[in-house]
Amino acid sequence: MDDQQHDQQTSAALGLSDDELADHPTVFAADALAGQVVVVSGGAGGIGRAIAWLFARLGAHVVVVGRNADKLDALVDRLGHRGVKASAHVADIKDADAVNAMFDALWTAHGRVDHLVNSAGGQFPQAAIDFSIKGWNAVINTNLNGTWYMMQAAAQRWRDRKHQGSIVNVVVVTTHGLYGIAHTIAARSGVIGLSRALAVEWAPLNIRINCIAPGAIETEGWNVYSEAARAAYPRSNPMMRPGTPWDIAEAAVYLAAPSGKFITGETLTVDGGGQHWGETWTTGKPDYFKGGD
Ligand SMILES: CCC/C=C/C(=O)SCCNC(=O)CCNC(=O)[C@H](O)C(C)(C)COP(=O)([O-])OP(=O)([O-])OC[C@H]1O[C@@H](n2cnc3c(N)ncnc32)[C@H](O)[C@@H]1OP(=O)([O-])[O-]
Ligand SMILES: NC(=O)C1=CN([C@@H]2O[C@H](COP(=O)(O)OP(=O)(O)OC[C@H]3O[C@@H](n4cnc5c(N)ncnc54)[C@H](OP(=O)(O)O)[C@@H]3O)[C@@H](O)[C@H]2O)C=CC1
Repeated sequence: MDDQQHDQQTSAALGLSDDELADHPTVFAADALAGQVVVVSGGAGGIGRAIAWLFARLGAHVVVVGRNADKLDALVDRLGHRGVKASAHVADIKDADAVNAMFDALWTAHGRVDHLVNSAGGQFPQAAIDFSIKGWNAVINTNLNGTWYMMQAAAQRWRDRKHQGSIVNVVVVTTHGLYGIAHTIAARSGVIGLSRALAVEWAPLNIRINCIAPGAIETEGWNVYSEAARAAYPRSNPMMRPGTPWDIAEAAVYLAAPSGKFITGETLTVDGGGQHWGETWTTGKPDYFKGGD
């Protein structure tokens, strides 16, 4: 099934299945990442799962990270059945001690870590004026603090071992066009700014840091939004369709692999042109903005 057909498919399941990810065509060479180790947080989520499949299919050992052992184990099982290398590690990225213990365990098990992809994240749609302190903190702790703990833990071990590394952070489009999730715009703007600063500070350590800002990418993560809000997402860009997790996976490999060796501190927007035209209201569009719609 090609992406166009997939976009037209009406199915209760959102995004790409493991069977589809196992066989999806890719532009990258089969052994492009042979012998490397990649850590993918949110690796059992919609986008993280596509990233895990692609890195593993290119020869890397993929460590998928999340809070739900069953989801991670099921994915590792499916990857293993296709003959690619993967393992699971349960950790909450908000817990800095757990994150540090995980990186120590991974270096002991594999003797190397080459790439970190931070795809763990999320938010809930709500008018900002009604955010509770707990809700605000949950989104900032997950997306900004959690991502930072992962980045720092990876980088300290690369520094100590004089090992090069690359980090790809999956964020959201923060410039304009995405409304009803101001807490995540704040957190992800922090990650983008942090990545620019670290690109300079960590260049002497041979560590590159880049971000990917996806537009509307159909995944199970969309279930947190109302059916009415979701129905509008395909019309949030001039291509008038959602992207697929594979679009993000190929962008992640492009930035992490040697194809990205002269790119650091950059944010690659993969949104079908949505940042130039279009808007996404995760809470539904208020009447005030409807004008002549
Ligand atoms: C195209 C469109 C763009 C799409 C972009 C995407 O990213 S796609 C998808 C990407 N994927 C996702 O977005 C994944 C889904 N998202 C999530 O899992 C959460 O949004 C999370 C990231 C905050 C979870 O962090 P966590 O596990 O640390 O937190 P927790 O669950 O324990 O909640 C803590 C507190 O937050 C508050 N609060 C939470 N929900 C709501 C709500 N609906 N309403 C109001 N408030 C809410 C509440 O105060 C709650 O405490 P309480 O009152 O329960 O004691
Ligand atoms: N899909 C889209 O349209 C867009 C997505 N994004 C961003 O891309 C990233 C991936 O999104 P997507 O795959 O669609 O969403 P999913 O909800 O499918 O995946 C998110 C994953 O993050 C994991 N996760 C969440 N919190 C934590 C935590 N504290 N510690 C460890 N793991 C955690 C979840 O696993 P578990 O709950 O088991 O721990 C889940 O597998 C997110 O940051 C999202 O906000 C950005 C723009 C658009």
